[in-house]
Amino acid sequence: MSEPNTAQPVIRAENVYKVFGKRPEAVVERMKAGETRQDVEDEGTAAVIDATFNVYPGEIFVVMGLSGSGKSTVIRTLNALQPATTGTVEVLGHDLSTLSAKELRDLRSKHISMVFQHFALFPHWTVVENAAYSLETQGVDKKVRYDRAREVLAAVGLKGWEDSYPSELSGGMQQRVGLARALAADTDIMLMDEAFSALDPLIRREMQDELKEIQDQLGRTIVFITHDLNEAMFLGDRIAVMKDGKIVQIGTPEQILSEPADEYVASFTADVDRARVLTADAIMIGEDSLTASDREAFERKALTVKSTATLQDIVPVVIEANGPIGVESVDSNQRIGYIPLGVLLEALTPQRSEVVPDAEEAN
Ligand SMILES: Nc1ncnc2c1ncn2[C@@H]1O[C@H](COP(=O)(O)OP(=O)(O)OP(=O)(O)O)[C@@H](O)[C@H]1O
Repeated sequence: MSEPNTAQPVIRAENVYKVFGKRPEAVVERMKAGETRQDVEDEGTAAVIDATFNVYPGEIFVVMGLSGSGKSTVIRTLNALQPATTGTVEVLGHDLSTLSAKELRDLRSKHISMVFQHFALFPHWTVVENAAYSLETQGVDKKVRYDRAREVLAAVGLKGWEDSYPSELSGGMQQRVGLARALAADTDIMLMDEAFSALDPLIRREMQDELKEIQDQLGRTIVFITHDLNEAMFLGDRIAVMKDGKIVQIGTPEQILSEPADEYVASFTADVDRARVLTADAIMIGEDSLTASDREAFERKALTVKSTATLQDIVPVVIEANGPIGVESVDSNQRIGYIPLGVLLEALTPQRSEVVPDAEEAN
């Protein structure tokens, strides 16, 4: 999904503020009256300031920002681990502020699972017991939960390790068990807070690939927090960029790359691995603009990629074609555009982004 869709959002956050301190509501009032985060410091820390966003079914919505920008606090308002000071958070149509403690517990256990940076496994339980834990808390029958746990362990690459203990596993493998536990719970929503940040770069990339694959099959709704823009770009259907408690831009990876809302966002994008982010449909030239000689070249070679292929997948095809290649729509073999070599090279080259002066406008 690259554009916000028209389905009912799974999560709806509207004008959410979260303030820590002595007089949180008073702080919100002062900020609404125009005072800044620094002005109100005497009465509290405004961790999240006026956040509004929707998360739609089946999307990976990434919240990205530097340390202290408010990412963890935002995610904790979504399951009311830290309820919003003011504003509305709705999950699956339920306004969290109206739920009783029991209703909130039920909503969490049936519909929301969490994966953290350092996932706490039970050291004296085997891998399969750890992975099945979330189902135990849901009261699922033992055979069913172990079968389910084995299934998800295989999906995260831990087949054969079911009867091992966490201490026998590397850090990356332990994190996979954490992911398996969240997947086994079969909740509609997964909240992932810096879930891969403690992993070595190679393992981290592997986990990102696996999460994408699993997500393609399972279609969960995922809110994923990271301070790493490359990770955000690779995983996110849409990304919310946070700075000092505010969301400064929400957009698809391609929108963030090509139309950064302000200098702050632009400063991140220079280091992005564009080959892993940009896709064929973002760079192709529409079928209508095909020249006669290009058309002839296609008809001879007919090398094509799908519109969702990333630049890193496209490069070898262009090299093999030694000329322009076609782009097909995802669902049919219909050709919708083409990519000449020059266009591909230009897309691979980082450009200094133009700065849009008013960040607030773009939100
Ligand atoms: N329980 C709390 N009490 C007081 N202040 C808090 C609390 N939790 C967070 N804060 C403050 O709120 C702000 C946002 O913190 P938050 O942890 O949400 O940021 P973050 O982007 O997730 O950062 P990190 O990546 O370092 O976790 C920070 O200034 C932080 O010090």
